[in-house]
Amino acid sequence: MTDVSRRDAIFSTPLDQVADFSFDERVVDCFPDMIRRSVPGYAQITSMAGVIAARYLSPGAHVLDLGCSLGASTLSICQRLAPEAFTLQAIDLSQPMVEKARALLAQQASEHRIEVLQGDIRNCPLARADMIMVNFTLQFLDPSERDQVIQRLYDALTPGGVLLLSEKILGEPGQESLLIDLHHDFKRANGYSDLEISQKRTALEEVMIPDRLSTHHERLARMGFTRHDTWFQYLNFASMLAFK
Ligand SMILES: C[S@@+](CC[C@H](N)C(=O)[O-])C[C@H]1O[C@@H](n2cnc3c(N)ncnc32)[C@H](O)[C@@H]1O
Ligand SMILES: O=C(O)C(=O)C[C@]1(C(=O)O)C=C[C@@H](O)C=C1
Repeated sequence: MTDVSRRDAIFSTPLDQVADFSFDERVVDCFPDMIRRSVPGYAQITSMAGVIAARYLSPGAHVLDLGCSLGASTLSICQRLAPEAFTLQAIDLSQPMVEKARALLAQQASEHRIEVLQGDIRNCPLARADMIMVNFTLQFLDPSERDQVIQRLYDALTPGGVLLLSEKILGEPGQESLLIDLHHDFKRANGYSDLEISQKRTALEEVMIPDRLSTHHERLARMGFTRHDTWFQYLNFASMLAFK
């Protein structure tokens, strides 16, 4: 995304009380910088979205980008597929995110048939889709709601349709602290201070509870996906492909 984003300094000064993390205007303003410096493999995963779409979609396909934020995954598909090849709906819960995504995609993918909608993936209407992307979004739902959402996505997919699911993950037993420590080193290497890392961790504690990769695969199997593979992992961030 070529948007010049403000540098993320949200947690850089000591806060009396750290509020729960939310995708409000302040986060939207610095989001590209925040996610690039926080999520190992973010650029690789989003750029592969277009490559994956080019492999699996046929002309006339419909795509859903759920929890689209500023539309990085959507834009990746627009860079790989011609405007007449597909239609796409990008959906996000955060109104400021939706407004900025609309403006950016109107600038950067004006020829493509994209609709950006505000909605909650737990209950918004989902059109029949040949590809669904849920990148770093399921992790923000209560763990008890995740089965039902993956079931909705399975139901919305056409036979043979593909789900691209990317998540922060909890390491398997015995591996948890290694991945967390290295992720904090990754953030430090990208210019975040110990204060920023620790205050953001507190802000995310109640609102982002990662599952193990094995839990994701068990859920995908339980909801009926015939094939599901991890195609990417970088520290405690992973991306899966699942086929109906
Ligand atoms: C880490 S960001 C996703 C990044 C994005 N997919 C990308 O690749 O750039 C998580 C997004 O999920 C959205 N979100 C959280 N809960 C949601 C829900 N229940 N329904 C729809 N969107 C949700 C947030 O507003 C936020 O924009
Ligand atoms: O796990 C963390 O510490 C993160 O900062 C991760 C994460 C994410 O995975 O979405 C959390 C919130 C922001 O959207 C950017 C990155």
